[in-house]
Amino acid sequence: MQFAFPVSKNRIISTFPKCYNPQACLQMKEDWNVKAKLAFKDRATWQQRLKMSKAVVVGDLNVGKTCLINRFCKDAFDRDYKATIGVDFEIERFELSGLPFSLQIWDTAGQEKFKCIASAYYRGAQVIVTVFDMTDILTLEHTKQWLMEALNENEPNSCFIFLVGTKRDLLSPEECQRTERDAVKMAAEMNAEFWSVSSKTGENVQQFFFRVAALAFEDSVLKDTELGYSTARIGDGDVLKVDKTQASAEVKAGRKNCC
Ligand SMILES: Nc1nc2c(ncn2[C@@H]2O[C@H](COP(=O)(O)OP(=O)(O)OP(=O)(O)O)[C@@H](O)[C@H]2O)c(=O)[nH]1
Ligand SMILES: [Mg+2]
Repeated sequence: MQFAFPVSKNRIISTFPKCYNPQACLQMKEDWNVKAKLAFKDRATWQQRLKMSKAVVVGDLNVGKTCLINRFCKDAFDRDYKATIGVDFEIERFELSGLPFSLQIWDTAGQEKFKCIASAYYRGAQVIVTVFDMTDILTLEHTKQWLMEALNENEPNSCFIFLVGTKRDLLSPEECQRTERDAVKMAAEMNAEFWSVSSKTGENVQQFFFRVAALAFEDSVLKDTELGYSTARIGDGDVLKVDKTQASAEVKAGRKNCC
């Protein structure tokens, strides 16, 4: 199928992506929602209404947020730490069940001094990804605070929440199991879905983002069908009009005006 924008072969999602751990899973189903499948059939409508959702990635400094995004979006990994200043973002294009979808992925700074810039971008998120470093248990404890701050800027019950542990390549299998047990408990408290990844090796990174894209896309489709395609809302094609150059300029201006 030809879309108005190009979708690379490795962004085509044809089957509903599974969760990582059934004990910390937002939705156990293995296929698209029946109503969503019916809506997918109305291809002409969906192709005119290209959908876009916003995901914000939060967590302590140095936990690996930027590396996680770079591994997925650029298939790259940088060993050296370069702190994110304020915010940055990427747009990823997918084809889901034959339909086009875009995901804005907002990378925020973990450093306290940049928080005032970063938190200005939490609003309108359909997905909140809270990240911790699996080698530093304190960063897991801090995820609750990060989540609260991101939720404060959004409507109640409007966001999918993910808890992602990074750097699993640095742990022995036993350490990994122990940390994952703690993370599953934390995920239950946060109503989050848990994933354990390595941006260095790439383990689980693509699967994680596919899952994010699928849940966000399906949710947008279902909400739109409930609304009878009428109201402009988050996840609506209108957001697609965001121009990356214009948005980058706004981000830079924000950096100057804050902190
Ligand atoms: N071994 C290993 N190192 C990682 C992994 N992910 C990130 N790192 C390293 O951890 C450090 C921090 O990574 P960043 O992605 O820059 O951290 P961040 O969360 O974006 O930090 P801030 O932008 O300051 O909030 C870097 O030195 C990375 O190379 C991973 O999966 N495995
Ligand atoms: Mg960063």
